[in-house]
Amino acid sequence: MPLPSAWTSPPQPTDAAARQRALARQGMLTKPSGSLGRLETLAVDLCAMQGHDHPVIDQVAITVFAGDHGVCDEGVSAFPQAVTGQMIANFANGGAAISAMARELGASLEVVNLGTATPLEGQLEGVRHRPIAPGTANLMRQSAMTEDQVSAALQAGDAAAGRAADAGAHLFIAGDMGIGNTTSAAALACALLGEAPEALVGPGTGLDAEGLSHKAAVVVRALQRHGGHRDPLTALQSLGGLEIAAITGAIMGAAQRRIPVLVDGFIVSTAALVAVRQQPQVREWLLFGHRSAEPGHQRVLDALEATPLLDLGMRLGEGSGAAIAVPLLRSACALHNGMATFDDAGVSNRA
Ligand SMILES: O=C(O)c1ccc[n+]([C@@H]2O[C@H](COP(=O)([O-])O)[C@@H](O)[C@H]2O)c1
Ligand SMILES: Cc1cc2nc[nH]c2cc1C
Repeated sequence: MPLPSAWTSPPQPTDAAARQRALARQGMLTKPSGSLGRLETLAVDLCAMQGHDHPVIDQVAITVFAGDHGVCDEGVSAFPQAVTGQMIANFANGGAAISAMARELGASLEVVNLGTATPLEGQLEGVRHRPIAPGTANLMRQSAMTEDQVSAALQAGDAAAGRAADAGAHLFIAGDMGIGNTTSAAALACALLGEAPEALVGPGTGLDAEGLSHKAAVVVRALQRHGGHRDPLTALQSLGGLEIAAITGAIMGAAQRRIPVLVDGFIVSTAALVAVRQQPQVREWLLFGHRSAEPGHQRVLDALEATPLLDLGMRLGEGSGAAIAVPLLRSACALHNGMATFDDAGVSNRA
């Protein structure tokens, strides 16, 4: 299967003229310059990404990508692997955190199932089944994916970005669901950043200290086996996950289609790092929702030169930390579009 075009060619830059107009408008609104803090830069960034003077975040498209991880055989998660499939059913039944947030935001929510270790039962509404494999291979012992599997996962993500574009989405959020995926994300980030596993491995769903040191040892062995692959595609194939690769494809596909992306926690940020390492211009299309409590997230954010909007101690995944930040983006738009200028309001601007 070929790689998506967004993998091989860069996205367009954001609109520099719209950015300049937005900056000028921010300087004319009835407030001391800079007094709305990061809401000002958010509005300016959205104008540049959306290429016009009135940014909007009405239509939000959320896709949760799910897949299982062979490295669970090494006992790296506090939860059993069956939870991945069970949570897919919970998304379909509207009971997950991201389900509640999608309703709250009036956002669309779809789930892409890239392959679970346990068979799924029954009709699951809103779930697109694109099984590539019943989970990845155990990355501590072999390559997590074949070349064909990683391409197929990137394509599945790109297709989700295509659906978001067709639906007229103003913003794209990718979420992840995959027991064991903090091990995969940590190994992948270590390979790309040249960091030691102790710096990036964390408790995930809730490992204790003993579990944490075992998980770090698993990542050490995985990196010994696969080497410090700095090449994004090789690193993704050997250490990533089906859902992580799909998220990378979705982020790159959204940027290629000029849709702003609001990045979630540790796993989605690691997928974004792969995307930016492959096509650095993707970075211009990314906003960051929250800082995850998973300790490795900060290293990944540093590498992406990103300061997330929120820090609420969340570590759920599913896109939940991005969804929670959407009201801030909407506030930034309302202020930018709705405030009067000094001239309009007859308010004096400076002494
Ligand atoms: O997004 C995060 O920052 C995050 C941090 C810790 C855990 N998670 C979620 O928890 C699952 C992975 O945790 P684990 O311990 O099984 O590797 C997976 O479904 C993720 O969505 C997510
Ligand atoms: C219950 C549960 C829900 C999740 N959502 C994302 N990752 C998750 C992991 C677990 C264990």
